[in-house]
Amino acid sequence: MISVVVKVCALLAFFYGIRLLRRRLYSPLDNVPGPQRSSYLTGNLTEYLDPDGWAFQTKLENNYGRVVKLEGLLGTRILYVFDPAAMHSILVKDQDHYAKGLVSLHRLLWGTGILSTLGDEHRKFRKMTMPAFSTANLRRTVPTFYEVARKARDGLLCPLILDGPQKVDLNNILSRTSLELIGRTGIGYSFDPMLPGQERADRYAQALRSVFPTAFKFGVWFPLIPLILKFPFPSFLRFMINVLPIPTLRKARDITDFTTATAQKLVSDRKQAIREGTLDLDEDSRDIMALLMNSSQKMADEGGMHLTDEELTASTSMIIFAATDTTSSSMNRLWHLIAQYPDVQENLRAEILAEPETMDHDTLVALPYLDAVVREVLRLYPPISPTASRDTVEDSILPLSTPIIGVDGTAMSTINVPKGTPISIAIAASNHDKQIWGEDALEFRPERWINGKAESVTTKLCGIYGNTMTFLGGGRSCIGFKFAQLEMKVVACVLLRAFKFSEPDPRIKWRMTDLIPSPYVDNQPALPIVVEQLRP
Ligand code: HEM
Repeated sequence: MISVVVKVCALLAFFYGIRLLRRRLYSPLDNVPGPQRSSYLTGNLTEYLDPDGWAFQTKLENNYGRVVKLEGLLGTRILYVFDPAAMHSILVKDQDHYAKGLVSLHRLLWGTGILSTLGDEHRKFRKMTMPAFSTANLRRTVPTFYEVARKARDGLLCPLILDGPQKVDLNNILSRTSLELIGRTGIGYSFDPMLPGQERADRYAQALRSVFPTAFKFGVWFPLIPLILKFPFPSFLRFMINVLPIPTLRKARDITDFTTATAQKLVSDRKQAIREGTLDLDEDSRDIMALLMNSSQKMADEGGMHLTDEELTASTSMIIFAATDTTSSSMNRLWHLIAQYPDVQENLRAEILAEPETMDHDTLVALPYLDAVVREVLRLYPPISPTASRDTVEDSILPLSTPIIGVDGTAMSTINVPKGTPISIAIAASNHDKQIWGEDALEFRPERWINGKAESVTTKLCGIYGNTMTFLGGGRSCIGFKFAQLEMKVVACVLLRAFKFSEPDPRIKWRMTDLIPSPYVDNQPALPIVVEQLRP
């Protein structure tokens, strides 16, 4: 009997192996043009993931069609996509065929929540989280945005320029401001007193910032994470991490233990305050965590689904994580550009000075030039850049808006995508596409946004924000996109009233580290810009 089982298993393994080999050797994707791989082992990944690989990105944007074939590990085919119809199919129409990438990584890092789930489970988290980002709630957030932005002005910037104009590292100030903004409005937690010389080395802030850089040290092992999660004895895995002599693995363990414990404490403190009657969720729900608790409680009261404490903890950490580096990157871009374009800076300041010093939400979002500048920054330099990833979960047919010419010289208006193909939604390439944005697509020109609509655009994309793909589109688009813009706008209004920004250091280099670009000087994060106080 045993020998029959062994034979059947051997036969199955043989056919599976042949199938795998065939898939490796022949694929319908081979007719899609793309760059030569630089090594069989890592394909194009070295150039693609290079933090300074801007030239390779430009080559992908310009030298092929709107779908490009790249090679990953051991000959895996990856599709790099910015064709409008293909993106619509992946993100909207056939979104269940294409699962969000890195979901298992998020599950391993944080637990079960909006970033780490798929299908109906994800829809539950999204439904629960959306009300926290409604316009009504954003309106209530504006005073906290102002409070933090003024602290950045008075506590961080003013003391540095008391003796006249100075070159200041704005990256430090803007990153601290972004974190404090999401800390206060997300979880009612202050990471930073924002006072001169008192940069508190908040352990929670440091842990949140180091999660992805640490995890990415294991990037090549990511494909194994789904298997690890299926392993039936988590305590054995834990034991292995404890005994294996791999310091980075232990560091990752300590970081996630700490972020989880801190988020758990924040949640349990809130619950205790509700029990003791010092917090009324209906009256005091001003931050995202309280709003999440509120919407979960309401759904539970109506007999529907609700979030467990673990899910609430994981969701809180995920939202803070999703908000922090993205907004910090876009704020840094905004200030780099403001310093590079004095005319834009003057026009913006004139618009802001014509309004009261403190504006409400509706006045802020209606300022046309400020809106145009923010849109143009987010179009030209999307913070999740260059791409967002998807995994093809069933054999699919990708429609194309514009046919591409295959390697064999024939025109292809659809592409057969085999199950298992990794897809890169090329956010930056789409935002730079000359067929959509015109010949000046690569220029920083806020004036292109008339009445919130880009003048040249005729092709309708599935992106949720101004025809750009910056926040993606469909059922997994960014839920914080209005929140992010509002933050940028409030900080711009407060700082441009008080200071003039000029002479950005010519050594500033943007690097794509851990998926999100940030400014560096001599390999250190920095954005040195001359800041001068304006007379009131
Ligand atoms: C300029 C700043 C931001 C950019 C460019 C950005 C961009 C994105 C993108 C591209 C995605 C989709 C990723 C994917 O599916 O692969 C996403 C998802 C998400 N973003 Fe943002 N984001 C920003 C700020 C924020 C903020 C401020 C918050 C919250 C306060 C936030 C919360 C989220 C969440 C929770 C998701 C997951 C949505 C889901 O899977 O259903 N983001 N973001």
